[in-house]
Amino acid sequence: MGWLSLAIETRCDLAESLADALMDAGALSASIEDADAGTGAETPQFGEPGSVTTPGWERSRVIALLASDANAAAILDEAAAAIGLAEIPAWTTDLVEEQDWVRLTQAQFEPIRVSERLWIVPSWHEAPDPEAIVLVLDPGMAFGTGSHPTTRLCLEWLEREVRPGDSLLDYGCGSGILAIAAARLGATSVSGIDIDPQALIAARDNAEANHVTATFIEAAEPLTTPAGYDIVVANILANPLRALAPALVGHVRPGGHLALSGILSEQADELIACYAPWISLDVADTRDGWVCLAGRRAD
Ligand SMILES: C[S@@+](CC[C@H](N)C(=O)[O-])C[C@H]1O[C@@H](n2cnc3c(N)ncnc32)[C@H](O)[C@@H]1O
Repeated sequence: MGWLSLAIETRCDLAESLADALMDAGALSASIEDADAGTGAETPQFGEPGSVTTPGWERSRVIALLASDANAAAILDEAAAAIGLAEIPAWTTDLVEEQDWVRLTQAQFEPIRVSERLWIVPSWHEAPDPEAIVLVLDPGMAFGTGSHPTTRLCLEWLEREVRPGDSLLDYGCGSGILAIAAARLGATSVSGIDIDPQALIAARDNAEANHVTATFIEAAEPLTTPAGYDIVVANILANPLRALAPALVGHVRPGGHLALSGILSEQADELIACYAPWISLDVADTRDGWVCLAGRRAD
């Protein structure tokens, strides 16, 4: 007995609502992946600045798992109507053997070694090294499973900079990966902020799965740390980082550190200039055309 796998290519900003609508229409599960994965056409890009969901690719593929005797066309019709799609997007189906499906899905997500000590490990994998600091994170809907270069840049920076007892704010927390990593690296007071309620749910779940105490709140809610944080890290995009500059700097305590990611190399100088009235930022590291900027606020 197997399943039917229904694959639909769609715009990134529609993928999440289509996945939800497919579940409502009877799919057993729905996941989102890079539509260009494996074609050699992957580009390390986010969605449009300001978009609520910002996966690290240009077009998404929604994969829904259906009962083997399900009517895929009817389920897709119902889902498309529910989210107001004028046209049914192109779709394909495949019969999937029960055991193969599980193995194939899980095999796509191997543990990622971020640095000497830090690993990101899906929950179905063994910890690769007993000495490692393991972040247990499953691929899900919220951005931040560690495979994107901007996340990696932040994780590497955190591993160098977090000191035991630090307080940290992860602005644009997505899955909460940076906040959780900071806590595992010794930070004791850890908060995350996001505009996406789904990200906050994922972040709270991930913190629990990693036995980490962290507070995740919506961007509109007030923070209760008037003295500022030892570290503020924000992996968003150049445009929001520009708009958020005074707020982000305001959350760093005097003498504390700020790290920004989600910035293309050619945007670095402009961002450095934008933050210059408050804090002197430098390029801390680069990866695949992305930079991490970091600096210390004056005492
Ligand atoms: C690129 S993801 C980063 C996720 C995670 N911190 C990481 O490093 O992998 C950016 C996150 O910022 C959030 N975001 C975008 N604009 C924001 C804003 N103005 N305030 C708070 N969060 C924002 C998005 O919802 C998204 O979850």
